[in-house]
Amino acid sequence: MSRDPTDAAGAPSAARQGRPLRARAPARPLAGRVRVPGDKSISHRALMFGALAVGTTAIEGLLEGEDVLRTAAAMRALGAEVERLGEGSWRVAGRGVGGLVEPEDVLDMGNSGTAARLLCGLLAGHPLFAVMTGDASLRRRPMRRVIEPLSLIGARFAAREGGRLPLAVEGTADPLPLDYRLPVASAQVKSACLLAGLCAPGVTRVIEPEPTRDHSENMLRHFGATVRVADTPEGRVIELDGQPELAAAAVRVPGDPSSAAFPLVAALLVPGSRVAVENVGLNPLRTGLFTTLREMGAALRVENERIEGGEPVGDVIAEYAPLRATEVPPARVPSMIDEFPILAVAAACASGVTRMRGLAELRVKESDRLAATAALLAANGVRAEIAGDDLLVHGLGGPPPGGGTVATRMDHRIAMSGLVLGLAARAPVTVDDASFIDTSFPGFAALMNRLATAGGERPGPEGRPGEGGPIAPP
Ligand SMILES: O=C(O)C1=C[C@@H](OP(=O)(O)O)[C@@H](O)[C@H](O)C1
Ligand SMILES: C=C(OP(=O)(O)O)C(=O)O
Repeated sequence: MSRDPTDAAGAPSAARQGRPLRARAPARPLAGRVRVPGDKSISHRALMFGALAVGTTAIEGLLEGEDVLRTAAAMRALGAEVERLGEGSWRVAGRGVGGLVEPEDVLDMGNSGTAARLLCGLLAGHPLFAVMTGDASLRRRPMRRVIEPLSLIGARFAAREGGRLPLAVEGTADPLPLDYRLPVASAQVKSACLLAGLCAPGVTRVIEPEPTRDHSENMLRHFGATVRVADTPEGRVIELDGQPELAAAAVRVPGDPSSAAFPLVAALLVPGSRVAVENVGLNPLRTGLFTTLREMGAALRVENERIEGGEPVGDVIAEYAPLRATEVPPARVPSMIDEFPILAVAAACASGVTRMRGLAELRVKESDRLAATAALLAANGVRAEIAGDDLLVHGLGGPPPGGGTVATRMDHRIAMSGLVLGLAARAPVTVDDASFIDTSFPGFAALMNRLATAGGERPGPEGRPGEGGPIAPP
Protein backbone atom coordinates (compact mmCIF):
# COMPACT_ATOMS: atom_id res chain seq x y z
CA MET A 1 0.00 0.00 0.00
CA SER A 2 1.31 3.39 -0.87
CA ARG A 3 1.00 6.32 1.47
CA ASP A 4 -1.28 8.98 0.06
CA PRO A 5 0.49 12.33 0.35
CA THR A 6 -2.83 14.24 0.25
CA ASP A 7 -3.30 13.08 3.83
CA ALA A 8 -0.45 15.36 4.75
CA ALA A 9 -1.54 18.26 2.57
CA GLY A 10 -4.63 19.25 4.52
CA ALA A 11 -2.89 21.21 7.26
CA PRO A 12 0.12 23.51 7.21
CA SER A 13 2.94 21.03 7.58
CA ALA A 14 5.06 20.96 10.68
CA ALA A 15 8.06 21.11 8.36
CA ARG A 16 6.92 24.56 7.25
CA GLN A 17 9.00 26.21 9.98
CA GLY A 18 11.58 27.88 7.78
CA ARG A 19 14.12 25.38 6.45
CA PRO A 20 17.31 27.19 5.41
CA LEU A 21 19.60 25.63 2.81
CA ARG A 22 22.99 26.73 1.55
CA ALA A 23 24.57 26.07 -1.85
CA ARG A 24 28.28 26.30 -2.63
CA ALA A 25 30.27 25.73 -5.80
CA PRO A 26 30.62 21.96 -6.38
CA ALA A 27 34.15 20.53 -6.34
CA ARG A 28 33.62 19.03 -9.80
CA PRO A 29 31.36 19.76 -12.78
CA LEU A 30 27.71 18.70 -12.71
CA ALA A 31 27.08 15.56 -14.74
CA GLY A 32 24.40 12.96 -15.34
CA ARG A 33 20.99 12.14 -16.76
CA VAL A 34 17.99 12.91 -14.58
CA ARG A 35 14.21 13.29 -14.74
CA VAL A 36 12.35 16.11 -13.05
CA PRO A 37 8.87 15.75 -11.49
CA GLY A 38 5.72 15.99 -13.61
CA ASP A 39 4.44 19.21 -15.10
CA LYS A 40 2.53 21.21 -12.49
CA SER A 41 0.06 22.83 -14.91
CA ILE A 42 -0.81 19.52 -16.56
CA SER A 43 -1.07 17.74 -13.20
CA HIS A 44 -3.66 20.21 -11.82
CA ARG A 45 -5.67 19.96 -15.03
CA ALA A 46 -5.54 16.15 -15.20
CA LEU A 47 -7.11 15.95 -11.72
CA MET A 48 -9.75 18.59 -12.49
CA PHE A 49 -10.79 17.28 -15.91
CA GLY A 50 -10.69 13.76 -14.47
CA ALA A 51 -13.16 14.88 -11.78
CA LEU A 52 -15.49 16.29 -14.48
CA ALA A 53 -15.30 13.25 -16.76
CA VAL A 54 -17.48 10.16 -16.84
CA GLY A 55 -15.43 7.08 -15.99
CA THR A 56 -11.99 6.59 -14.43
CA THR A 57 -9.04 8.66 -15.59
CA ALA A 58 -5.63 7.02 -15.15
CA ILE A 59 -2.82 9.53 -14.56
CA GLU A 60 0.86 8.57 -14.70
CA GLY A 61 3.71 10.89 -13.74
CA LEU A 62 1.51 13.21 -11.65
CA LEU A 63 3.52 15.83 -9.79
CA GLU A 64 3.23 15.00 -6.09
CA GLY A 65 4.13 18.52 -5.03
CA GLU A 66 2.10 20.35 -2.39
CA ASP A 67 0.28 22.55 -4.94
CA VAL A 68 -1.09 19.56 -6.85
CA LEU A 69 -1.93 17.65 -3.68
CA ARG A 70 -4.17 20.58 -2.74
CA THR A 71 -6.04 20.12 -6.02
CA ALA A 72 -6.34 16.37 -5.38
CA ALA A 73 -7.80 17.06 -1.92
CA ALA A 74 -10.23 19.64 -3.37
CA MET A 75 -11.47 17.19 -6.04
CA ARG A 76 -12.18 14.67 -3.28
CA ALA A 77 -14.03 17.31 -1.28
CA LEU A 78 -16.18 17.93 -4.39
CA GLY A 79 -17.15 14.27 -4.63
CA ALA A 80 -14.65 12.76 -7.07
CA GLU A 81 -12.91 9.55 -6.05
CA VAL A 82 -9.19 10.24 -6.13
CA GLU A 83 -6.84 7.37 -5.42
CA ARG A 84 -3.05 7.05 -5.36
CA LEU A 85 -1.81 3.67 -6.59
CA GLY A 86 1.92 4.34 -6.39
CA GLU A 87 4.49 7.04 -7.12
CA GLY A 88 2.94 9.42 -9.65
CA SER A 89 0.22 6.88 -10.47
CA TRP A 90 -3.28 8.16 -9.67
CA ARG A 91 -6.88 7.31 -10.59
CA VAL A 92 -9.77 9.76 -10.63
CA ALA A 93 -13.36 8.52 -10.87
CA GLY A 94 -15.21 11.57 -12.16
CA ARG A 95 -18.75 12.83 -11.56
CA GLY A 96 -19.48 14.20 -15.04
CA VAL A 97 -19.80 17.85 -16.11
CA GLY A 98 -22.15 19.58 -13.67
CA GLY A 99 -21.98 16.68 -11.20
CA LEU A 100 -19.72 18.05 -8.46
CA VAL A 101 -21.17 18.19 -4.93
CA GLU A 102 -21.01 20.92 -2.31
CA PRO A 103 -17.87 20.64 -0.14
CA GLU A 104 -18.50 20.30 3.59
CA ASP A 105 -15.56 22.42 4.64
CA VAL A 106 -13.33 25.26 3.51
CA LEU A 107 -11.13 24.42 0.50
CA ASP A 108 -7.51 25.30 1.34
CA MET A 109 -5.44 25.77 -1.81
CA GLY A 110 -2.17 26.33 0.06
CA ASN A 111 0.40 28.23 -2.01
CA SER A 112 -1.16 27.54 -5.42
CA GLY A 113 -2.53 30.28 -7.65
CA THR A 114 -3.35 27.77 -10.39
CA ALA A 115 -5.37 25.56 -8.03
CA ALA A 116 -7.31 28.53 -6.60
CA ARG A 117 -8.15 30.25 -9.88
CA LEU A 118 -9.01 27.13 -11.89
CA LEU A 119 -11.15 25.91 -9.00
CA CYS A 120 -13.14 29.17 -9.08
CA GLY A 121 -14.01 28.36 -12.69
CA LEU A 122 -14.96 24.80 -11.81
CA LEU A 123 -17.21 25.89 -8.92
CA ALA A 124 -18.87 28.81 -10.71
CA GLY A 125 -20.95 26.60 -13.02
CA HIS A 126 -22.18 24.22 -10.30
CA PRO A 127 -25.14 25.04 -8.02
CA LEU A 128 -23.20 24.88 -4.76
CA PHE A 129 -21.69 27.06 -2.05
CA ALA A 130 -17.98 26.92 -1.26
CA VAL A 131 -15.37 28.87 0.68
CA MET A 132 -11.75 28.94 -0.41
CA THR A 133 -8.60 30.07 1.32
CA GLY A 134 -4.84 29.67 1.01
CA ASP A 135 -1.55 30.41 2.73
CA ALA A 136 -0.30 33.95 3.45
CA SER A 137 1.22 34.20 -0.05
CA LEU A 138 -1.94 33.08 -1.86
CA ARG A 139 -4.14 35.31 0.33
CA ARG A 140 -2.24 38.30 -1.05
CA ARG A 141 -2.77 37.38 -4.72
CA PRO A 142 -5.45 38.99 -6.90
CA MET A 143 -8.59 36.94 -7.53
CA ARG A 144 -10.68 39.69 -9.13
CA ARG A 145 -9.29 38.62 -12.49
CA VAL A 146 -11.39 35.44 -12.22
CA ILE A 147 -14.24 36.88 -10.15
CA GLU A 148 -15.06 39.40 -12.88
CA PRO A 149 -15.62 37.01 -15.81
CA LEU A 150 -17.18 34.29 -13.63
CA SER A 151 -19.71 36.80 -12.25
CA LEU A 152 -20.82 37.40 -15.85
CA ILE A 153 -21.94 33.77 -16.13
CA GLY A 154 -24.14 34.23 -13.06
CA ALA A 155 -21.97 33.01 -10.17
CA ARG A 156 -21.80 35.20 -7.06
CA PHE A 157 -18.62 35.89 -5.13
CA ALA A 158 -17.78 37.57 -1.85
CA ALA A 159 -14.08 38.18 -1.23
CA ARG A 160 -11.83 40.22 1.02
CA GLU A 161 -10.88 43.78 0.18
CA GLY A 162 -9.08 43.93 -3.16
CA GLY A 163 -10.58 40.62 -4.32
CA ARG A 164 -8.35 38.47 -2.10
CA LEU A 165 -8.86 35.11 -0.42
CA PRO A 166 -10.62 33.88 1.59
CA LEU A 167 -13.57 34.07 -0.75
CA ALA A 168 -17.00 32.53 -0.89
CA VAL A 169 -18.60 31.43 -4.13
CA GLU A 170 -22.20 30.62 -4.86
CA GLY A 171 -22.21 28.81 -8.18
CA THR A 172 -25.12 28.94 -10.57
CA ALA A 173 -27.41 26.18 -11.80
CA ASP A 174 -27.94 28.05 -15.09
CA PRO A 175 -24.58 29.45 -16.19
CA LEU A 176 -24.49 31.70 -19.25
CA PRO A 177 -21.83 31.18 -21.89
CA LEU A 178 -19.07 33.79 -21.74
CA ASP A 179 -17.69 36.01 -24.47
CA TYR A 180 -14.68 37.50 -22.75
CA ARG A 181 -11.51 39.29 -23.69
CA LEU A 182 -8.78 38.69 -21.10
CA PRO A 183 -7.39 41.98 -19.74
CA VAL A 184 -4.06 40.22 -18.92
CA ALA A 185 -2.29 37.34 -20.63
CA SER A 186 -3.12 34.61 -18.11
CA ALA A 187 -3.55 30.90 -18.72
CA GLN A 188 -5.15 30.64 -15.28
CA VAL A 189 -7.91 33.12 -16.11
CA LYS A 190 -8.42 31.58 -19.56
CA SER A 191 -8.69 28.12 -17.99
CA ALA A 192 -11.13 29.31 -15.30
CA CYS A 193 -13.40 30.68 -18.07
CA LEU A 194 -13.19 27.43 -20.04
CA LEU A 195 -13.92 25.29 -16.97
CA ALA A 196 -17.00 27.38 -16.23
CA GLY A 197 -17.94 27.21 -19.92
CA LEU A 198 -18.16 23.41 -19.69
CA CYS A 199 -21.32 23.77 -17.62
CA ALA A 200 -22.92 26.47 -19.81
CA PRO A 201 -25.07 25.81 -22.88
CA GLY A 202 -23.84 27.25 -26.18
CA VAL A 203 -20.39 28.49 -27.09
CA THR A 204 -17.96 30.03 -24.58
CA ARG A 205 -15.52 32.39 -26.27
CA VAL A 206 -12.28 33.69 -24.74
CA ILE A 207 -9.87 36.06 -26.49
CA GLU A 208 -6.32 36.34 -25.21
CA PRO A 209 -4.08 39.32 -26.03
CA GLU A 210 -1.01 37.05 -26.25
CA PRO A 211 -1.14 33.25 -26.53
CA THR A 212 -0.55 31.57 -23.16
CA ARG A 213 0.05 27.90 -22.29
CA ASP A 214 -2.69 25.83 -23.94
CA HIS A 215 -2.74 22.73 -21.72
CA SER A 216 -6.44 23.25 -20.92
CA GLU A 217 -7.37 23.40 -24.59
CA ASN A 218 -5.28 20.30 -25.37
CA MET A 219 -6.69 18.35 -22.45
CA LEU A 220 -10.29 19.37 -23.15
CA ARG A 221 -9.92 17.90 -26.63
CA HIS A 222 -8.26 14.81 -25.17
CA PHE A 223 -11.36 14.30 -22.97
CA GLY A 224 -13.68 14.71 -25.97
CA ALA A 225 -14.74 18.39 -25.88
CA THR A 226 -14.86 20.51 -29.03
CA VAL A 227 -12.44 23.46 -28.91
CA ARG A 228 -11.67 25.79 -31.81
CA VAL A 229 -8.66 28.10 -31.80
CA ALA A 230 -8.02 30.90 -34.30
CA ASP A 231 -5.36 33.60 -34.44
CA THR A 232 -6.98 36.91 -35.41
CA PRO A 233 -5.81 40.54 -35.47
CA GLU A 234 -7.49 40.97 -32.03
CA GLY A 235 -5.59 38.06 -30.51
CA ARG A 236 -6.06 34.32 -30.11
CA VAL A 237 -9.74 33.33 -30.02
CA ILE A 238 -10.70 30.12 -28.21
CA GLU A 239 -14.19 28.69 -28.53
CA LEU A 240 -15.55 25.82 -26.46
CA ASP A 241 -18.85 24.05 -27.17
CA GLY A 242 -20.65 23.88 -23.83
CA GLN A 243 -22.11 20.95 -21.89
CA PRO A 244 -20.06 18.20 -23.55
CA GLU A 245 -19.89 14.77 -22.05
CA LEU A 246 -16.24 14.47 -21.03
CA ALA A 247 -15.01 10.88 -21.22
CA ALA A 248 -12.25 9.64 -18.91
CA ALA A 249 -8.92 9.51 -20.76
CA ALA A 250 -5.44 8.34 -19.76
CA VAL A 251 -2.97 11.16 -19.06
CA ARG A 252 0.80 10.75 -19.07
CA VAL A 253 2.31 13.87 -17.50
CA PRO A 254 5.65 14.99 -19.00
CA GLY A 255 8.48 16.43 -16.90
CA ASP A 256 7.96 20.09 -16.03
CA PRO A 257 10.05 22.42 -18.23
CA SER A 258 9.82 25.05 -15.47
CA SER A 259 11.50 22.58 -13.08
CA ALA A 260 13.99 21.34 -15.69
CA ALA A 261 15.14 24.96 -16.00
CA PHE A 262 17.02 24.74 -12.68
CA PRO A 263 19.39 21.80 -13.35
CA LEU A 264 19.81 22.93 -16.98
CA VAL A 265 20.80 26.50 -16.06
CA ALA A 266 23.07 25.14 -13.31
CA ALA A 267 24.86 23.05 -15.97
CA LEU A 268 25.28 26.13 -18.19
CA LEU A 269 26.90 28.05 -15.31
CA VAL A 270 29.19 25.52 -13.57
CA PRO A 271 32.35 25.13 -15.70
CA GLY A 272 32.76 21.75 -17.40
CA SER A 273 29.21 20.55 -16.66
CA ARG A 274 27.00 18.42 -18.91
CA VAL A 275 23.50 17.50 -17.75
CA ALA A 276 20.65 15.77 -19.57
CA VAL A 277 17.07 16.12 -18.36
CA GLU A 278 14.92 13.41 -19.91
CA ASN A 279 11.23 13.52 -20.81
CA VAL A 280 10.75 17.28 -20.57
CA GLY A 281 7.50 18.84 -21.82
CA LEU A 282 8.33 21.04 -24.82
CA ASN A 283 5.01 22.73 -25.56
CA PRO A 284 6.10 25.81 -27.57
CA LEU A 285 4.07 28.03 -25.25
CA ARG A 286 6.39 26.94 -22.41
CA THR A 287 9.84 27.06 -23.98
CA GLY A 288 10.65 30.80 -24.08
CA LEU A 289 13.50 30.24 -21.62
CA PHE A 290 15.24 27.81 -23.97
CA THR A 291 14.91 30.31 -26.86
CA THR A 292 16.38 33.05 -24.66
CA LEU A 293 19.27 30.92 -23.36
CA ARG A 294 20.19 29.94 -26.93
CA GLU A 295 20.29 33.63 -27.86
CA MET A 296 22.73 34.04 -24.97
CA GLY A 297 25.03 31.42 -26.51
CA ALA A 298 23.91 28.43 -24.41
CA ALA A 299 24.74 24.96 -25.63
CA LEU A 300 21.25 23.41 -25.33
CA ARG A 301 20.22 20.42 -27.40
CA VAL A 302 17.00 18.46 -27.68
CA GLU A 303 17.10 14.74 -28.44
CA ASN A 304 14.48 12.06 -28.79
CA GLU A 305 11.70 14.58 -29.53
CA ARG A 306 8.26 12.99 -29.73
CA ILE A 307 4.55 13.61 -29.09
CA GLU A 308 3.12 12.02 -25.94
CA GLY A 309 -0.51 12.50 -24.94
CA GLY A 310 -0.86 15.42 -27.35
CA GLU A 311 2.14 17.33 -25.95
CA PRO A 312 5.67 17.50 -27.42
CA VAL A 313 8.29 15.90 -25.18
CA GLY A 314 12.07 15.43 -25.45
CA ASP A 315 15.38 15.09 -23.62
CA VAL A 316 17.17 18.40 -23.10
CA ILE A 317 20.96 18.46 -22.80
CA ALA A 318 22.85 21.46 -21.43
CA GLU A 319 26.61 21.96 -21.46
CA TYR A 320 28.61 24.69 -19.81
CA ALA A 321 29.38 27.63 -22.11
CA PRO A 322 30.10 31.30 -21.43
CA LEU A 323 26.89 33.33 -21.87
CA ARG A 324 26.30 36.83 -23.22
CA ALA A 325 23.49 39.28 -22.44
CA THR A 326 20.28 39.47 -24.43
CA GLU A 327 16.94 41.30 -24.48
CA VAL A 328 13.69 39.43 -23.82
CA PRO A 329 10.80 41.01 -25.79
CA PRO A 330 7.40 41.43 -24.05
CA ALA A 331 5.67 39.06 -26.50
CA ARG A 332 7.87 36.19 -25.25
CA VAL A 333 7.02 36.73 -21.60
CA PRO A 334 3.95 34.39 -21.36
CA SER A 335 6.02 31.47 -22.72
CA MET A 336 8.55 31.79 -19.89
CA ILE A 337 6.50 33.52 -17.23
CA ASP A 338 7.85 31.42 -14.32
CA GLU A 339 11.46 31.35 -15.55
CA PHE A 340 12.54 34.96 -14.98
CA PRO A 341 14.18 34.39 -11.56
CA ILE A 342 16.39 31.61 -12.97
CA LEU A 343 17.03 33.56 -16.18
CA ALA A 344 18.19 36.46 -14.00
CA VAL A 345 20.71 34.12 -12.34
CA ALA A 346 22.02 33.10 -15.77
CA ALA A 347 22.14 36.78 -16.78
CA ALA A 348 24.17 37.58 -13.66
CA CYS A 349 26.93 35.24 -14.93
CA ALA A 350 26.70 36.41 -18.57
CA SER A 351 28.70 39.27 -20.07
CA GLY A 352 26.76 42.50 -20.60
CA VAL A 353 23.41 43.88 -19.48
CA THR A 354 20.36 41.65 -19.99
CA ARG A 355 17.03 43.45 -20.28
CA MET A 356 13.78 41.55 -19.64
CA ARG A 357 10.82 43.62 -20.82
CA GLY A 358 7.19 43.69 -19.79
CA LEU A 359 7.29 41.77 -16.50
CA ALA A 360 4.31 43.41 -14.72
CA GLU A 361 2.70 40.01 -14.06
CA LEU A 362 5.70 38.94 -12.00
CA ARG A 363 4.48 41.29 -9.27
CA VAL A 364 1.48 39.02 -8.52
CA LYS A 365 3.12 35.59 -8.32
CA GLU A 366 3.86 33.71 -5.06
CA SER A 367 5.94 36.81 -4.20
CA ASP A 368 6.57 40.07 -6.03
CA ARG A 369 9.11 38.29 -8.23
CA LEU A 370 10.44 41.49 -9.77
CA ALA A 371 11.45 42.78 -6.35
CA ALA A 372 12.45 39.35 -5.01
CA THR A 373 14.70 38.60 -8.02
CA ALA A 374 16.40 42.00 -7.87
CA ALA A 375 16.94 41.53 -4.11
CA LEU A 376 18.28 37.98 -4.61
CA LEU A 377 20.93 39.32 -6.99
CA ALA A 378 21.75 42.45 -4.96
CA ALA A 379 22.33 40.34 -1.82
CA ASN A 380 24.97 38.42 -3.77
CA GLY A 381 26.91 41.25 -5.36
CA VAL A 382 25.06 41.53 -8.69
CA ARG A 383 23.64 44.84 -9.89
CA ALA A 384 19.98 44.61 -10.91
CA GLU A 385 17.54 47.43 -11.65
CA ILE A 386 13.80 47.56 -12.00
CA ALA A 387 12.84 50.13 -14.65
CA GLY A 388 9.06 50.34 -14.93
CA ASP A 389 8.04 46.76 -15.75
CA ASP A 390 11.51 45.79 -16.99
CA LEU A 391 14.32 44.04 -15.16
CA LEU A 392 17.94 44.84 -16.02
CA VAL A 393 20.72 42.57 -14.85
CA HIS A 394 24.33 43.71 -15.07
CA GLY A 395 26.16 40.50 -15.85
CA LEU A 396 29.65 39.88 -14.50
CA GLY A 397 30.88 37.67 -17.34
CA GLY A 398 31.74 34.93 -14.83
CA PRO A 399 30.93 33.80 -11.29
CA PRO A 400 29.17 36.41 -9.13
CA PRO A 401 30.53 37.11 -5.63
CA GLY A 402 27.67 35.30 -3.75
CA GLY A 403 27.97 35.09 0.02
CA GLY A 404 24.51 36.54 0.68
CA THR A 405 21.24 35.32 2.15
CA VAL A 406 18.18 35.18 -0.08
CA ALA A 407 14.77 36.02 1.35
CA THR A 408 12.55 33.28 -0.09
CA ARG A 409 9.27 35.23 0.45
CA MET A 410 7.20 31.98 0.36
CA ASP A 411 8.28 31.53 -3.27
CA HIS A 412 9.66 28.18 -4.48
CA ARG A 413 11.20 29.65 -7.63
CA ILE A 414 13.10 32.29 -5.66
CA ALA A 415 14.44 29.56 -3.35
CA MET A 416 15.63 27.32 -6.23
CA SER A 417 17.10 30.28 -8.14
CA GLY A 418 19.06 31.32 -5.05
CA LEU A 419 20.49 27.83 -4.66
CA VAL A 420 21.52 27.63 -8.34
CA LEU A 421 23.23 31.00 -7.92
CA GLY A 422 25.12 29.47 -4.98
CA LEU A 423 26.40 26.63 -7.20
CA ALA A 424 27.81 29.21 -9.64
CA ALA A 425 29.05 31.90 -7.19
CA ARG A 426 32.45 32.43 -5.53
CA ALA A 427 31.00 32.22 -2.00
CA PRO A 428 28.07 30.09 -0.75
CA VAL A 429 24.52 31.44 -1.00
CA THR A 430 21.95 30.77 1.73
CA VAL A 431 18.19 30.73 1.21
CA ASP A 432 16.24 31.41 4.38
CA ASP A 433 13.40 28.93 3.73
CA ALA A 434 13.71 26.14 1.19
CA SER A 435 10.54 24.36 2.39
CA PHE A 436 8.46 26.05 -0.34
CA ILE A 437 10.41 24.12 -2.99
CA ASP A 438 8.13 21.19 -2.13
CA THR A 439 5.19 23.02 -3.76
CA SER A 440 6.56 22.27 -7.25
CA PHE A 441 9.81 20.29 -7.09
CA PRO A 442 10.02 17.76 -4.27
CA GLY A 443 13.52 16.27 -4.20
CA PHE A 444 15.16 19.32 -5.80
CA ALA A 445 18.20 19.47 -3.48
CA ALA A 446 18.75 15.70 -3.68
CA LEU A 447 18.62 15.78 -7.48
CA MET A 448 21.10 18.67 -7.69
CA ASN A 449 23.38 16.90 -5.20
CA ARG A 450 23.23 13.73 -7.30
CA LEU A 451 24.39 15.69 -10.36
CA ALA A 452 27.30 17.05 -8.32
CA THR A 453 28.09 13.59 -6.99
CA ALA A 454 28.04 12.07 -10.48
CA GLY A 455 30.55 14.76 -11.38
CA GLY A 456 32.88 13.36 -8.74
CA GLU A 457 31.82 14.66 -5.30
CA ARG A 458 31.80 12.31 -2.33
CA PRO A 459 28.48 10.41 -2.56
CA GLY A 460 26.01 10.29 0.31
CA PRO A 461 23.82 7.17 0.79
CA GLU A 462 20.83 8.67 -1.03
CA GLY A 463 22.15 11.91 -2.37
CA ARG A 464 20.20 13.77 0.30
CA PRO A 465 21.10 17.34 1.25
CA GLY A 466 23.85 17.34 3.82
CA GLU A 467 25.29 14.05 2.59
CA GLY A 468 28.23 15.29 0.68
CA GLY A 469 26.56 17.39 -2.02
CA PRO A 470 27.00 21.14 -2.46
CA ILE A 471 23.44 21.91 -1.24
CA ALA A 472 23.03 21.36 2.49
CA PRO A 473 21.60 22.98 5.61
CA PRO A 474 23.89 25.78 6.84
O1 LIG B 1 -2.20 28.01 -15.98
C1 LIG B 1 -1.19 27.62 -15.35
O2 LIG B 1 -1.03 26.42 -15.04
C2 LIG B 1 -0.19 28.62 -14.95
C3 LIG B 1 -0.22 29.87 -15.51
C4 LIG B 1 0.71 30.95 -15.16
O3 LIG B 1 0.03 31.88 -14.34
P1 LIG B 1 -0.84 33.12 -14.92
O4 LIG B 1 -2.02 32.58 -15.62
O5 LIG B 1 -1.24 33.90 -13.70
O6 LIG B 1 0.11 33.86 -15.81
C5 LIG B 1 1.94 30.44 -14.43
O7 LIG B 1 2.63 31.50 -13.84
C6 LIG B 1 1.58 29.40 -13.38
O8 LIG B 1 2.72 28.90 -12.77
C7 LIG B 1 0.84 28.24 -13.98
C1 LIG C 1 3.30 31.17 -10.48
C2 LIG C 1 3.41 29.89 -10.16
O1 LIG C 1 2.38 29.08 -9.71
P1 LIG C 1 0.93 29.43 -9.19
O2 LIG C 1 0.44 30.68 -9.88
O3 LIG C 1 0.12 28.23 -9.50
O4 LIG C 1 1.01 29.64 -7.69
C3 LIG C 1 4.71 29.17 -10.32
O5 LIG C 1 4.69 27.94 -10.17
O6 LIG C 1 5.75 29.79 -10.59
